[in-house]
Amino acid sequence: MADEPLCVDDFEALAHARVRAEYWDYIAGGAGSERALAANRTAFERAALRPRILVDVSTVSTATTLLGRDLAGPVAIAPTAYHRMSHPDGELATARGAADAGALYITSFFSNHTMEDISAAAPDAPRWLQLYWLHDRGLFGDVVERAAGAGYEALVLTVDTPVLGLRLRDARNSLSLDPETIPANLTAAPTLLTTRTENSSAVSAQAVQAFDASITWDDLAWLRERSRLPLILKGIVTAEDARLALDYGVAAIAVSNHGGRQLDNPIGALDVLAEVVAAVDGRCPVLFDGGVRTGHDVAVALALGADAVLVGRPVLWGLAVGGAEGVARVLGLLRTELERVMALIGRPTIASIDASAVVLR
Ligand SMILES: Cc1cc2nc3c(=O)[nH]c(=O)nc-3n(C[C@H](O)[C@H](O)[C@H](O)COP(=O)(O)O)c2cc1C
Ligand SMILES: CCCCCCC(=O)C(=O)O
Repeated sequence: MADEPLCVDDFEALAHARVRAEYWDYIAGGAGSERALAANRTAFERAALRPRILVDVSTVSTATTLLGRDLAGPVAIAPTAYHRMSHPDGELATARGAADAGALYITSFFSNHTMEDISAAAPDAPRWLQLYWLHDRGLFGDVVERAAGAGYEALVLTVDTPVLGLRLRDARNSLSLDPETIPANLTAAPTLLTTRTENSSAVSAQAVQAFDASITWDDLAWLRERSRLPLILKGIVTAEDARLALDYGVAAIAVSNHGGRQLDNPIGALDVLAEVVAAVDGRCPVLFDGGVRTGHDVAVALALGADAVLVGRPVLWGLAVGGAEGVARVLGLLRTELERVMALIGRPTIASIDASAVVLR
């Protein structure tokens, strides 16, 4: 078939043709002049893998473990909101695709299906729940308390979004949300569910209504009182904050600039990975996201010290192109590409992809 996708970028072109233009801009876009979005990709251009030869790579294994959970590979699904923008089956399809691929799925708080329904779509699969801290503590606490019972194995608090980044594409489009894209976990608070605004983005309006920008490190205790699930902080990009996170007892750290959607910075997420890894010094797992599009990129991030990587937009491309099957195919492509790269660099296990496997130019 002429348009059979052979790599993740092939999925992008196919998905673009299927997703409504305003929704596509929301998914594809970054903050401001989109420098961080571009930098996330160009950072990978400066990283080269260093192949070792005459190593037995007749068997290559991508298997790994994260917070005690065995996973088929080190590629997990980053939390992304509103999956029904990409496919009518939304997060239910994503959950099934992730389960088929044996991948961890970090479900966004702003999902179009409830966290319980998403769990029920693939009950035994590994799943974490991402959180945004809401003004409405009652509603927020309720979601947090429901997570363990609904089968989520960890909580991922996103800490780079006290306010939403300036998304110019969405503002120019006056992005509005169809009723099927309302955040299903928040239906108890209809005032948070703006779907249309004049000359601005409805997503931005929802964020203004929903997010509590006053929270600080000490508020983490409140979260811990409501759930015993391990806590991961997503959106750490400095050594200082990595050390503080360890002081506050986090189970893992996710290095991320939110796919270039928050601060309009000219530095890529990969450029700060080594700084955070050095500060963490093996005391907790470090996850990484931002611009990962190939098995080569995965290997680079692992060599720079990440324990696993997350992919955001590529999963939405797979979802748009083929629902659950598309999600599984994107994840499967990344895994088989990684296997090939591991053979080519003479590192047959995830643990063997160490700092000697990469050089930054
Ligand atoms: C459409 C979209 C929605 C997102 N929604 C969320 C979200 O709800 N929560 C969150 O923590 N991060 C969210 N993110 C950021 C991703 O979790 C992740 O950090 C980013 O997409 C990684 O970059 P990549 O898309 O280049 O892989 C979103 C990203 C995109 C593209
Ligand atoms: C109040 C709705 C906000 C959803 C934000 C989703 C997100 O993180 C993004 O980058 O977009």
